[in-house]
Amino acid sequence: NPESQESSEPDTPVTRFQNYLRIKTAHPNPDYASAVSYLNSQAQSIGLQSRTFQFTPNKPLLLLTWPGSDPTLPSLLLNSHLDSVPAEPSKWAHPPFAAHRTPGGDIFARGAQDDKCIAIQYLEAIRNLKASNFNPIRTVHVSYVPDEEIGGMDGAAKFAVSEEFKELKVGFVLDEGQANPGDEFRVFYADRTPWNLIVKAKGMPGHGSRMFDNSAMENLMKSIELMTRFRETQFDEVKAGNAVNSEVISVNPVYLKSGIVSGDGFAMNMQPSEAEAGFNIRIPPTVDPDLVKKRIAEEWAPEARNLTYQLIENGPTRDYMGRPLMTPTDDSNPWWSVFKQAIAAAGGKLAKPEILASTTDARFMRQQGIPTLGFSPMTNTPILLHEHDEFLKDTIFLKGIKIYESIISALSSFEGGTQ
Ligand code: MET
Ligand SMILES: [Zn+2]
Ligand SMILES: [Zn+2]
Repeated sequence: NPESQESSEPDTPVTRFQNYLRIKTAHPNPDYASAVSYLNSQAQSIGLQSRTFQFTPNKPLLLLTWPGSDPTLPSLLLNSHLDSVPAEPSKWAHPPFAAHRTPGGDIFARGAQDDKCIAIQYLEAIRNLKASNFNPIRTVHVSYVPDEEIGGMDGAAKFAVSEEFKELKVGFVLDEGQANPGDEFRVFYADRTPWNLIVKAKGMPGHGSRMFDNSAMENLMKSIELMTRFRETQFDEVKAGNAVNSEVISVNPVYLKSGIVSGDGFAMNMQPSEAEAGFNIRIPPTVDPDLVKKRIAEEWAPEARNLTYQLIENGPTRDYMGRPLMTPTDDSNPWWSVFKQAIAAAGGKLAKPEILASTTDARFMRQQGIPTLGFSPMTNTPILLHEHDEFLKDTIFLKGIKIYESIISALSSFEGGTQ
């Protein structure tokens, strides 16, 4: 009956994308079980092998496999993360977990760009290649990993060092990238390493009216002043056009904590004996991380000013040979030229390879010495990851599937130079 036909939702690449977007995988309580179960149902309809790992309890990692005809060749891994950052629904034009599509084709959802688009595009590209009777020579793996947005330590970090991973003999990885408002596809050969720095100050407490040296607040504010000055030197390089954002060290304060709580507020006539500040630091691979550590110890949080600090390094800055985590984008990397040609073959233009300003799970793969590129095929799209009103246009999403068809068929069928 035509009426029920109209009311039942069609099953298309776009509606499958919308259904995936509707699964609430935002922190702090990502519904990994539903996401994995949905992706598994898709894998089944395509005819992919499936395994679920629990490197950490209740944090599943889904691995789908399309076996190639020559399993002795290194395989191709397509990675995306299952989780998303939180969203504040009241600040969105459309609810962040409804995946509403406007008449113009914009699909609004948390995760539309970061990075649920590529999760479904990988599958749709493989579905189309299978339907056209394409057979890969190299094995193609697709991984869906938990916890990327909170550092990846219970997800990709454990996966990358596992026996299970070793057995995959991964030769090349594609992971998420970023949108481009212009019409070229961006590609990333490195990430910045994320550090969290917590600086704690102690000092003499005292009456709010007194002037004295070495209060906790004064000691902390001196650090903030020095870090702010350093931040300016870095930002000035960007403003002067000598570097882009991702090529300098960013140091941004993210919280301040002090004061003596009294009732609903603070005791305004007391100078506290403790004060604390948190900083998000991102280090480009071109910088020696030890120099930053020295600066922290000697300048930003020296004991002499009654300061202590805790530096949390979220992952590696170097591979096992001590080299910075950068994937070559030249002839020394045989995968690079195949990737580049595949984009061109699909009618796409590739931008100059960049360092990513933020951070992805790619760093764990690069640490293993595996060439890894960050790539999300979104051209003519504003950069909205982690922002309100994150969206992706349906036509851009569909074009991305074609791009991946070209990439996956090219990378899985070239035989040279990677033994
Ligand atoms: N992707 C997230 C970011 O760049 C988490 C990276 S690990 C702290 O902020
Ligand atoms: Zn992401
Ligand atoms: Zn993100």
